Amino acid sequence: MNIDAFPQLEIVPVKGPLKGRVVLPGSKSLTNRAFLVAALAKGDSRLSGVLSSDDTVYMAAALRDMGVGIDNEDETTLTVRSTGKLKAPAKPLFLGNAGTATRFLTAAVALADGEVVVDGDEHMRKRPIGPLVEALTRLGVEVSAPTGCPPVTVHAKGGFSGDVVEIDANLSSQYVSALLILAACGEKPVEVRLRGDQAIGGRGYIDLTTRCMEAFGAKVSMPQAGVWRVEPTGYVAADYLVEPDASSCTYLWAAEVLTGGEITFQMDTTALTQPDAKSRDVIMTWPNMPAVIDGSQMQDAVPTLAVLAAFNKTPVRFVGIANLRVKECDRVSALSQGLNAIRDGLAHEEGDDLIVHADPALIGAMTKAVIDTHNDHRIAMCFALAGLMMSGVVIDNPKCVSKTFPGYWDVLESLGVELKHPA
Ligand SMILES: O=C(O)C1=C[C@@H](OP(=O)(O)O)[C@@H](O)[C@H](O)C1
Ligand SMILES: C=C(OP(=O)(O)O)C(=O)O
Repeated sequence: MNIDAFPQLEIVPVKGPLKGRVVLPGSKSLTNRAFLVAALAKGDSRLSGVLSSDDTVYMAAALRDMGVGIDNEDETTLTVRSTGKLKAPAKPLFLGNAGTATRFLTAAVALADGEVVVDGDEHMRKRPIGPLVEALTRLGVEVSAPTGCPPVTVHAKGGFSGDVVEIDANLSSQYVSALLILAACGEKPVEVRLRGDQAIGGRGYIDLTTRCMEAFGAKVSMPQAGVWRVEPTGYVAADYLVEPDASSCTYLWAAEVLTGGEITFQMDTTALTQPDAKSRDVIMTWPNMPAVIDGSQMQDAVPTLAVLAAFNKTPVRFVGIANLRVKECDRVSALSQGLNAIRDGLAHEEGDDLIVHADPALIGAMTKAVIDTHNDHRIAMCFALAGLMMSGVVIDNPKCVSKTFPGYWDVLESLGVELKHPA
C-alpha cells in the first residue's frame, strides 16, 4: 500500500483467524552490527538477510560518508568493501533516531582521523549518551556531548589508549556493545566492566554483539560476570547471514494468538537468538498471561505484550521497564496513553511500572481511539493489534514503522487485514 497517502490509518477488525506466510525482515540489531564490524575489516564482506529500513539506511550512509563501499546485490544482499579504516566525514553523521547506529558509531569513529560529529533527529537529541561519552574519555578519546545527548563531537586520532573501562549501562546496553566493537581495534587487550548493578536490561543484546564480532574474527571472553575482555585482533572480512528480526516477529506472534490464526515464516522462529525471541513463550500464554511480566530482557517486545494484555483475562503488571522511557519516545507513558484512549482506565503507571487492567470484553467492542504514536514504530505496530480485535482504532502517522519494519502494513494486508482511511 502507498502509506504516504495515509496520515492516519484505521484498522478494520478481523472477521476470522489470520492465516498465511510471512517473510520477516532482517534483524535491525544484527544488520547494524554486521555493517559496522564489516566496515572495520579490511576486504569484502558479503552480508545477506539484511534489513533495509530507516535505521540501517542511516548506518550505511554514515559508513559510506567515511569511505566504506556498500554495493547492493539485491534487496537483502550486499557487499561491504573496506580498507578497514574509517575516514573522517566531510559533514556531521546524521543518524535519525537510530540508537544502534548512534551509539555504535560514537565509539567507532574514534578510529578515524579528524573531527567527527555524530548527530540525530530531535528525538535522538533527547536520548542520553553521557555514560558512553564518559567511558570513551577514560579510554583517552577526545569527545564531548555538552547536553549529555547527541550531537557528539569526537576529535578522532586513529585509535584510543586505555585498556580498562567501566560503564554505567543502566540506561542502555548499547553503550557496552559500542565499547566492545571498538575494543577489538585497540593495540592491547581491553576490559569493559559494568559499573554497579550488573543486572542490566538488554543483557542479551551484548551477547548478540560478541557473537557478531566473533563471526568477523574477534576474540571476546568473560573473565567474570559483568566483565568482557576483548583481544586486539581487529576484524577480518567475512560472509555473514543476518537472522530475521525477532522484535518484528512479536507482532505476528501476537496477531496469531489474538485471532486464533496460523502464520508461517521463512524459518522456525523458535530458533531466533535475539532477546525478544523470549517473549514468544509469554505471548503464547494469552489469554492467561502472568500477573507480573519482567520486561527487562525483552524490552522491545513490551509494547506488543502490553496491548495483548489489554485483551487478557486478568491484569498484568510490567516491571523492569524503566529504560523504556528513553527509547524512541517514553514508551511507558505512550503505552498508558494509547490504552487509555481505547478505554479510560485501561492502564496506569506506577513509578516506572505499567499496569494493564485487562478487559476481555473489549474483544469485538467499539472505541474511538486515535493512537498518538509519538513517531515511534513500536507504538504504531503494537496498537494495530488492538485494531484487529475492536473497531475504531486509528493509528496516527503510520509511516513511522519505516524505522525497522517498512513492510509492516503490507504484511498485515497480505494476511487479509483491511486498512482504510479513518471515517
Ligand atoms: O543493541 C541493540 O541492538 C538494541 C538494544 C536495546 O536498546 P538498549 O540497550 O538501549 O536498551 C533495544 O531496545 C534496541 O532496539 C536494540
Ligand atoms: C529502542 C529501539 O531502537 P534503538 O534504540 O536502536 O533506536 C527499538 O527499535 O525499539
